[in-house]
Parts: sequence; C-alpha cells; structure tokens
Amino acid sequence: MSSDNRPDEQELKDQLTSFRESIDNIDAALVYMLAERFKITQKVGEYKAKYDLPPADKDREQRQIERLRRLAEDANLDPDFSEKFLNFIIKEVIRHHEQIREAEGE
Ligand SMILES: C=C(O[C@@H]1C=C(C(=O)O)C=C[C@H]1O)C(=O)O
Repeated sequence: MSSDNRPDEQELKDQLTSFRESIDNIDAALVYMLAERFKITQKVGEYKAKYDLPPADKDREQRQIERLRRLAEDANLDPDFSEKFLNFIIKEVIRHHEQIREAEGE
C-alpha cells in the first residue's frame, strides 16, 4: 500500500508514537486486569484445596467460553482468538490450583 500524499518522516514518527502510547496504556491495563484475575483464582485454588474440590471444572469453562465467544462477536473480536486466549489463561490457573493442592497435601 502506498499513498500519493505520504506524510514526512517526522509526521510518520509522531503518529506511530501516538498510536504506541495508546497500545502501552492498553497493555498496562491488561497486566493489571490479569493480576486481579490471578489474585482471585488463587483464592479459589486455596478454597478448592481446603475442601478437596477438583482443580478444574470443565462445565464452568464451557459456559465461560460460550459467553466469551458471544461477547467477542458483539465487540468485533475474533471469537476463536478469544476462546484460545481464555483457554490459555485457564490452563495456567489450573496449573496453579494443582500446585496449591500438592502443597496442601504435603
Ligand atoms: C477458577 C476456577 O477454577 C478453574 C479455572 C477457571 C478460570 O480460570 O476461569 C474456571 C474453571 C476451573 O477449571 C473455578 O472453578 O471457578
């Protein structure tokens, strides 16, 4: 793709910097949101270990995936990507839950 009225080098640089400031803010928000999510899933893991509940709950995950796919469609985000992203996070959460369970059993 090329344009007849390409901005000069300085304008290109400034525009990219401005886009990237917004990306950096969004990445920061994602990190804080993920940190909060892992804080509460840590509590769920401790609760499950205490009362001998299984680390994973596939029915709950299925409902979350269906809901997230609907939300993604509404937000014009690829539902397959959203599902992969949620599964990636949940896998890590379950790994933590298994670790907590093992530590409690020691
Ligand atoms: C957090 C939980 O444990 C697991 C992790 C989940 C998650 O990260 O959302 C969902 C279901 C479980 O497989 C839960 O049971 O709610």
